[in-house]
Amino acid sequence: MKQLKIIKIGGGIIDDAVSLAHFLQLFARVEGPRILVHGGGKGASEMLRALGLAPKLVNGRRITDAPTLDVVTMFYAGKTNKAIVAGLQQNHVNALGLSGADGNVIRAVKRPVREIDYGFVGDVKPAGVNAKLLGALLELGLTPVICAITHDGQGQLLNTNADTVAATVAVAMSQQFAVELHYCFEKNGVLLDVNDDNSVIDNINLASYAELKEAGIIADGMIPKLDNSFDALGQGVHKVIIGHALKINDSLKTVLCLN
Ligand SMILES: Nc1ncnc2c1ncn2[C@@H]1O[C@H](COP(=O)(O)OP(=O)(O)O)[C@@H](O)[C@H]1O
Ligand SMILES: CC(=O)N[C@@H](CCC(=O)OP(=O)(O)O)C(=O)O
Repeated sequence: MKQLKIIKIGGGIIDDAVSLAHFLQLFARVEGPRILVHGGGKGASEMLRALGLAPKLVNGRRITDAPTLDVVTMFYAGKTNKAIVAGLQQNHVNALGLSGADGNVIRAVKRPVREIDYGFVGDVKPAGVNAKLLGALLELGLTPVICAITHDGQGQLLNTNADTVAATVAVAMSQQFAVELHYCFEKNGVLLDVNDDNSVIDNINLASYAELKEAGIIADGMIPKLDNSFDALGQGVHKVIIGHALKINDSLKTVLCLN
């Protein structure tokens, strides 16, 4: 089976122009077919504040009312996605920027209202990913660059967590490829001490994840990231790696496995 790398970068790297430029240079050197998925949550919150809209996040998910959806669509699918595509073109990567609506790449379902009304937030499943189109684009030598905006097929755009987009695309592509999913951020990996970048945990399995979470060593945004990762491994993704965006070719990183 052919290899495919799905690499996700978050807001911490995207918002820093120097870091982003460096990351894109490194990404351009990654061999073989690859897909880039990006977030940008930090910058979106700044833009919302600048426009007089208060950002609201619950359990790491943004409450997305209609004005917020307009801003995040402009920010993720517009400014951020196009800046990344232009940066990759500069590095001789023929990148193609996509929201979930483009080519029906990711169809989502608006999150049902339970205790919390998340507004225009989309939940995604592997069956909603147009894996055939992504495979065909890779075959053409293009590098898809996917943002966190999805659609419901009824004309409604939706906002979806970028880690979840990456994991769902990874699972969907596992039918065609041996997929490695890389979560890249601004730390060296999952750390024993979140303030010590030298404390990388080399390997985490489901049992040690439960213990690390219980001990409070893994917290905040790392919990949904690891939940997404273990879900992806359980659904056919070969390998999940968590590491520093500016060290994607180094050995310093956390490798996740089920057992
Ligand atoms: N054990 C841990 N190791 C590394 N980061 C951790 C850990 N526990 C919590 N975190 C936090 O998780 C954050 C990463 O999640 P998140 O902010 O959602 O990243 P991104 O926006 O890149 O997707 C880190 O910046 C860190 O503050
Ligand atoms: C529904 C939801 O929470 N969407 C996210 C999408 C962006 C994202 O996930 O960005 P990072 O990867 O940089 O955190 C948000 O608007 O913050």
